[in-house]
Amino acid sequence: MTDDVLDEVFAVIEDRKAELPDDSYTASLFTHEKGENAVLEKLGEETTELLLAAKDDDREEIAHESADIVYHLLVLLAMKDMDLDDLRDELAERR
Ligand SMILES: N=c1c2ncn([C@@H]3O[C@H](COP(=O)(O)OP(=O)(O)OP(=O)(O)O)[C@@H](O)[C@H]3O)c2ncn1[C@@H]1O[C@H](COP(=O)(O)O)[C@@H](O)[C@H]1O
Repeated sequence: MTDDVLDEVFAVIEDRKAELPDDSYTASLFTHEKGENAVLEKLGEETTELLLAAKDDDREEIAHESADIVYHLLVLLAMKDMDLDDLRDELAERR
């Protein structure tokens, strides 16, 4: 499997950021009254849930919570006018 799905999800996030449709969870993060704290709190919550899933050795839940974290991380990158290349570049520099 490639990381194409990351590009696809990130492209949807960028669309939601630009269009801000009413029925979009992603758009609600960009317009939240708490500002960026909304997504930061989500990242904290999802990370705690991932740790608990890991302690339980629950592989299905580990995958679920990891996906929640990656999605909210991508929203944070978009919020900061960053993108997946910033992440890829940072990882590549560490090889
Ligand atoms: N990948 C995601 C994604 N992951 C998580 N979430 C939302 O993030 C929220 C997580 O909050 P919670 O943990 O409270 O949700 P929960 O399900 O009660 O809790 P968990 O048991 O999942 O931890 C839920 O409302 C999920 O729907 C996501 N919402 C959207 N996406 C992607 O973004 C796209 C656009 O979505 P919209 O902006 O809603 O159109 C979608 O097609 C997806 O590809």
